[in-house]
Amino acid sequence: MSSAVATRGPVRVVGTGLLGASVGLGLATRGVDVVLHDPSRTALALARDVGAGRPAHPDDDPPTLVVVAAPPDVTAQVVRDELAAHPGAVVTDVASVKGVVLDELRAWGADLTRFVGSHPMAGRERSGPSAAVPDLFVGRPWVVVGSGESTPEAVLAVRALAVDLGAVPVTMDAVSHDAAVAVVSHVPQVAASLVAARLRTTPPEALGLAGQGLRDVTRLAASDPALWTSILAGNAGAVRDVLRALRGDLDTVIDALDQIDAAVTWDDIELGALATVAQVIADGNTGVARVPGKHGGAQRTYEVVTVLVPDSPGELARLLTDVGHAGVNLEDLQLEHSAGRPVGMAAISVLPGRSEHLEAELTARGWRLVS
Ligand SMILES: NC(=O)C1=CN([C@@H]2O[C@H](COP(=O)(O)OP(=O)(O)OC[C@H]3O[C@@H](n4cnc5c(N)ncnc54)[C@H](O)[C@@H]3O)[C@@H](O)[C@H]2O)C=CC1
Ligand SMILES: O=C(O)C(=O)Cc1ccc(O)cc1
Repeated sequence: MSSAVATRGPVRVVGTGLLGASVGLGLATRGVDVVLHDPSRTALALARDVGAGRPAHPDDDPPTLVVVAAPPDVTAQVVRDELAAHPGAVVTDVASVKGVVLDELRAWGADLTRFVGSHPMAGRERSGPSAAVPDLFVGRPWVVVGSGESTPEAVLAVRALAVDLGAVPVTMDAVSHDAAVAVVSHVPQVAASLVAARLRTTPPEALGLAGQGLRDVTRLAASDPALWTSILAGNAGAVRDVLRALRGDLDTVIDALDQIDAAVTWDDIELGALATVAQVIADGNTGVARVPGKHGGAQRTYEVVTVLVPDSPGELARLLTDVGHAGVNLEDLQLEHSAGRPVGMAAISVLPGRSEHLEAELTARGWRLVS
């Protein structure tokens, strides 16, 4: 099986949480020998148990590649120690921030010829090895950040790692990377956390009205506070710049709403206030249309068929079987539970032109559709 991949073992994974164990699992699944290390004995044993590799042993062959998957605030230290301990190995890290790691290594005089930073743009809200999945990186961008002194062989080894795990390598420098992730990953995390934090004191009856919109906007709010503090601290300047711009936008909306709120009738509303609000929503339309599809391609527009699903065992499976019988490919599926009601809603995305046929087939098989 290992002949299908370019990466040659042993690969040493240091930090066997979500990312490290997913890298290990992905490589081990493809037949690569993976050696694991983590200062937490629980994380190490769990990573071994999920099939991410085997614990390091003093008699092991030296690693060809070391993947550091520790929290950002210790990454530079760990990379420095791994470069020193394994003089024949290429060392990469997967931290979500790249500039601070490189700056620290440079300040310490580490051997940057064998170091190539990287950042797989894939993750989950859950941490730890038990959340690891071998296909976490499939179809996702994997940013490869040379140190400026990295040898071409070292860069190639890290690009090969990304490709072997099903990811798409993207070359960037550290500054551009940090500016990019500030806007596409780090500020969305802060925004999700801030919106979700408003819910701490929201009465249960109000929360009961929540729909998919709130879930979509707050999904990231379940992330690990310690990890994200380390990420945000490691990219503080770039994140602050985007947040400042966002604060300006927020002030614009607040001012417009202030004017609207102060008006007694619609005719009293100050000229331009409604247009300002409309522009905010329209600008959002423009922005969201620019987000590429899940696997990096152009965003596709799907038609959505929404079906009521009784909240009892086997009903969802029966629905999916019926979709299959209708001969329609399911492009995406979202489930929504209605609070306190024995019914859920399944929003089935299909290619344009297929929804009418699917609706007819599902209705004929007794399903209730939501129009
Ligand atoms: N969680 C995510 O969605 C993503 C995270 N990353 C990056 O991956 C790295 C790891 O994150 P996760 O796996 O999510 O965190 P995690 O909390 O699941 O795992 C981190 C692991 O590092 C270990 N560790 C702590 N100090 C260490 C040290 N000094 N030496 C070696 N290991 C040490 C911990 O014991 C733990 O097992 C972080 O740098 C993060 O920025 C990158 C892409 C996505
Ligand atoms: O779940 C998502 O949408 C993510 O964006 C996950 C993620 C979290 C941290 C990263 O550094 C990269 C990706």
